[in-house]
Amino acid sequence: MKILVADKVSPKGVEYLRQQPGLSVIEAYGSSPEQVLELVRDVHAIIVRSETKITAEVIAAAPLLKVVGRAGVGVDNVDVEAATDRGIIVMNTPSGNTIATAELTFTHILCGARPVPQAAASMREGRWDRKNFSGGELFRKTLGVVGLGRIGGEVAKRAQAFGMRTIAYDPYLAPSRAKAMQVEGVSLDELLARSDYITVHMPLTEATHHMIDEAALAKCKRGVRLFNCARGGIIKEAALIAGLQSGQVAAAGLDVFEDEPLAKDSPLRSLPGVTLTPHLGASTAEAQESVGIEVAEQIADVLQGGVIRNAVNMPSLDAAALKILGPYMELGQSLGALVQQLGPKQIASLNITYWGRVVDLDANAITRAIQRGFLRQISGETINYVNAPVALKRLGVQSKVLKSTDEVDYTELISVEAVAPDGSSAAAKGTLVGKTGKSRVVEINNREVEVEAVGKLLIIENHDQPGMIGYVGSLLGRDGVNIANMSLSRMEPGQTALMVINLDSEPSAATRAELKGNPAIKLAKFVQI
Ligand SMILES: NC(=O)c1ccc[n+]([C@@H]2O[C@H](COP(=O)([O-])OP(=O)(O)OC[C@H]3O[C@@H](n4cnc5c(N)ncnc54)[C@H](O)[C@@H]3O)[C@@H](O)[C@H]2O)c1
Ligand SMILES: O=C(O)[C@H](O)COP(=O)(O)O
Repeated sequence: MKILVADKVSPKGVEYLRQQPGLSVIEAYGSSPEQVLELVRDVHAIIVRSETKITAEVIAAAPLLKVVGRAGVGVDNVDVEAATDRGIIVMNTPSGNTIATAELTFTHILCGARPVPQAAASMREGRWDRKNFSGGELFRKTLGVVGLGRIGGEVAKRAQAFGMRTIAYDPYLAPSRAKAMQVEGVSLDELLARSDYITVHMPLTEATHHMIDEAALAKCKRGVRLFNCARGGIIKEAALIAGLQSGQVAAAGLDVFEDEPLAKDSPLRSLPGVTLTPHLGASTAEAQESVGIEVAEQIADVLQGGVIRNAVNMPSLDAAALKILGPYMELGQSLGALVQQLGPKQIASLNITYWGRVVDLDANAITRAIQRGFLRQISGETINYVNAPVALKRLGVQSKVLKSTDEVDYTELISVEAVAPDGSSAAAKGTLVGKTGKSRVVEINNREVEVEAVGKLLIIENHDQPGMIGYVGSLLGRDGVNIANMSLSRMEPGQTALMVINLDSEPSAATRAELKGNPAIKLAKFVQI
């Protein structure tokens, strides 16, 4: 299998891939978009940093592509939606460059307090100027961290060591996490009003784009100092330039820009009080070695059928998580496949409920396994854990997932229900049994059963009358179909009964037609799970 290394990563990572049996590597740095389209035609994996753009067009030109690996954090140069649609895993290496970027951010903060780059430049020019380069102290100043994730947290720690007060705005962070970092969680408006220094550390999203604009700057103290080593566009450049020109902003330190490379004539290049670096956050020997080796190992694992780590478009499962979740995923896939074959063809919603021990697990992977099982007959082999949720959405099917704390008869129970637009439905419940966690179907359409949730099943709803079991048994026998296990269920004698039979082989079309033609049989469905 072929791996394209499209941006320069650590040679140690490339060497690791070359040593893997069955994997070959092409290194092609600085290619034009047209060259990239050519290069990806027969590759199974692509490794990038932030330079090469993996657009929908590139993805469409790569029919064999299984995985895109980003040696770094931000995946905004990858069209994750287009990759997800095709079932392609997109993975990053989220923590390898955290320290490098936190340290660069802090370097910018220090340069925002003391004009070291400007003073150093004047020394190069042969001057000795002690008047124009005085600064301020970080001690007892307030640093506002917007986005208290990996990098934001490390920056806050360093600021505390300098005696700064640290406050943060991060709407997704549990207050206990901020408290553990001794950072005061505040609203964005409060952060803007109280901070002497503001540093942003979030991804660029619709919500964060131009988050620091003219209106936000107007809420800041006069002489605020701003830093962005996250993504260009979080701070609106036009507003920052105006703020620097008016004196509302005293200093700024930027590593990232709305358009990279930054235009040669950008006013940011010449404004005093501004320190710029050309997207160097992750550019340390240590960070590059770490992300280069990590991405190589992750890619090799995926291509060799191993665990998927750090995928941004599906839950990542390491070996330990897979050991726990694997049996539930198998059960979920079977229940999904069973309900799809049993129920209405067109459905409006797929409802999943978890009870018991399974409620405490990260159910995301189990949910995807159910969705994948459900779609297997509809979409075939192109469905995987990555694209199952979007494929369901595209079919107009709503996915509802509920974790219930109600008491049930089982230590763990999963229910899958497919509901048609007219309200008709099919449902199955399953659990795990024994030490090895074997999948069992314990309920079909609200009737208790007990069958193995694997292989070939014949599901029959019939009028509860004498001779039905014998009739079905001898019909299958005449067809040469062996019965492995049978489960019977009925509500009231003489009403409708349910037979679920594990078969060793598939009944012939003639046998199925005969079953369906029997007036005592309401439903006869052969299901493969
Ligand atoms: N300059 C560089 O070379 C460089 C290097 C590494 C990372 N980065 C960038 O730095 C940023 C942070 O990386 P990280 O590893 O710390 O990521 P992270 O995921 O650990 O942290 C991001 C934090 O932002 C928070 N957040 C998300 N939306 C928010 C919003 N609307 N308002 C406030 N907070 C919000 C999240 O809750 C999270 O805590 C990313 O954009 C990444 O691409 C840049
Ligand atoms: O998101 C990241 O990891 C940084 O922006 C680093 O980008 P780079 O790998 O191109 O230096």
